[in-house]
Amino acid sequence: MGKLILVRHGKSLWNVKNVFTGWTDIDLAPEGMEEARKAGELIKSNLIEIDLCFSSYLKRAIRTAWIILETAEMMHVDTRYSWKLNERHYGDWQGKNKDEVLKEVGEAFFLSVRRGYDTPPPSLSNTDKRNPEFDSNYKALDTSVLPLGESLKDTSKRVVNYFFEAIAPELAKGKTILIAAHGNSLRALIEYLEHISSDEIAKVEVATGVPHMYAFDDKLNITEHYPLR
Ligand SMILES: O=C(O)[C@@H](CO)OP(=O)(O)O
Repeated sequence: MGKLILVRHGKSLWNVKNVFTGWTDIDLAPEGMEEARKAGELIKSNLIEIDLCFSSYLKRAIRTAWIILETAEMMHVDTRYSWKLNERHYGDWQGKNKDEVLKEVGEAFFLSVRRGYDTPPPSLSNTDKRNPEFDSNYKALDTSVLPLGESLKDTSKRVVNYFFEAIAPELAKGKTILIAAHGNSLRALIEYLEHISSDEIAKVEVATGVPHMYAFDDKLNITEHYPLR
């Protein structure tokens, strides 16, 4: 079985401004680019040879993957992109300041959406200009798969589905795989891989720009996992 390296994109311009981002295609902040460079240096100094890379469709994850591969001198590595690795769709909260939303909706609802498992944020209406249907990046997809707001459970379905569809078969070939994705899409994958309960996943936070290595036995049970240093 191969190895998996999970990395959350470096800080984005909206992470810095404390704004809900979700599927909004916001780029890395300068400090996020620096975090990605450091992640690439760690891959290089740990003598890791990446065979295959995956990223979401969002530029903060894509740029993180590119900077890592460039810094690690592995720009030739085949990189595959999927919307199924995108951040959780944050519905009508996208573009809103997190502290202001907290004040508006109260702590209980805020936390049940933000770190709970099956509570979605308020949905976008079909006609909202933030509906991914109006984003040409998703024009090849059937509109019925495009979310207007997701719970972590919804995100988990598409992320785990993609893991088995595209990533696990490559791990089975013994490849070392880098996945550059997002706080919540990675929490969904980590919940599945580490068998974390839907209650416990509320406490899991994924740091920006820290590559986390996973090794497996031949049944895809984790044998070790640790952040690269
Ligand atoms: O805004 C978002 O899309 C996510 C990740 O930055 O936010 P949170 O960590 O609050 O789920």
